[in-house]
Amino acid sequence: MIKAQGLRKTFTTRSRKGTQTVEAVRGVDLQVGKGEIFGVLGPNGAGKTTTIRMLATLIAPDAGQAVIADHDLLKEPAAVRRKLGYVSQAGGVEDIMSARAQIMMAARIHGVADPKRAADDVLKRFDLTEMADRPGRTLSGGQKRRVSIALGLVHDPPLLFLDEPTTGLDPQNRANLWDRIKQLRESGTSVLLSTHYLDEADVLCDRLVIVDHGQIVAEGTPAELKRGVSGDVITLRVDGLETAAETLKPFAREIRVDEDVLRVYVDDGEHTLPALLRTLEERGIRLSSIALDRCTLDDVFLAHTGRSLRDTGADA
Ligand SMILES: Nc1ncnc2c1ncn2[C@@H]1O[C@H](COP(=O)(O)OP(=O)(O)OP(=O)(O)O)[C@@H](O)[C@H]1O
Repeated sequence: MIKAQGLRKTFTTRSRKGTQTVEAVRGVDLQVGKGEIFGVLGPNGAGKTTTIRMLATLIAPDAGQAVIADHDLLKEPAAVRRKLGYVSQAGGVEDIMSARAQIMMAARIHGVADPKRAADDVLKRFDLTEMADRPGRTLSGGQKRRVSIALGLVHDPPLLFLDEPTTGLDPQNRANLWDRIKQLRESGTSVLLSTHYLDEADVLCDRLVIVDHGQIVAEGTPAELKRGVSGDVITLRVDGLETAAETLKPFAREIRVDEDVLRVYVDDGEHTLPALLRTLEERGIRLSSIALDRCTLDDVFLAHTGRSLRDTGADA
């Protein structure tokens, strides 16, 4: 559905203080299959929105190329646009018009043959029929987000771009939206979504890329990415982090000192733990807490960037 190579975008802004240049996207390649939920995971400012906006024909790349739904992004932007739905971070739900009127207008703009019927269908699909005739401003955050997705889907595109679809929603509304996004996959729609939520990428995405500073640092299924780092992670708080790290080296594939905790990456946590505890005791290293976890996508991010996505303030 998407095959993109070498996408680049640099923004230059001029102000009284001088010229500022930001390399927002620095050579991104990605491939999204039909009926796949594909994620772009990264911290704030990583270049996720810029990547999506280039693929959605909203801004021109400085370099690179892409074929989307069998059309060339640069040579046939109008044909590409007909094949996609785009839901921005802001959502684009208008305050005064009703949800139904907004969706019917979007259907007309897309040249849908029967706008009323298309709006009714998508309203029903997103459980919005009851509030369809209320002005946009009276809808809750979760309802508004559903309307924004309905706006992107009313012309039944084979590809939907969702830019941070659940940011700002409470856990219940997020879970509800995840279910709806999964249903899109079942109906054959390909979805490319950006997110800074680790759990969202893990639960929802068939495959994903992790981006940082405009570049892809890792790519794969959530399981592949986690396997690539290591099986389990033992997180310890101890007195004397550096000494403990040195002592535990023989047990680990990798050890990281991350602020005030030690992360010990091991193949088999359950069997490593008893021997590791014995060693700490023998060396007189005082332990204040210990936890054994399966690897998360944050460990993957940490392994590739040296920072935790949580520390960037991106993840909730
Ligand atoms: N129109 C623009 N003019 C100047 N700089 C821009 C513009 N759009 C984006 N940038 C800069 O490009 C970088 C990437 O921004 P982008 O919005 O793509 O990141 P993001 O990963 O989507 O972040 P977030 O999660 O905060 O939305 C940032 O440093 C941003 O400030």
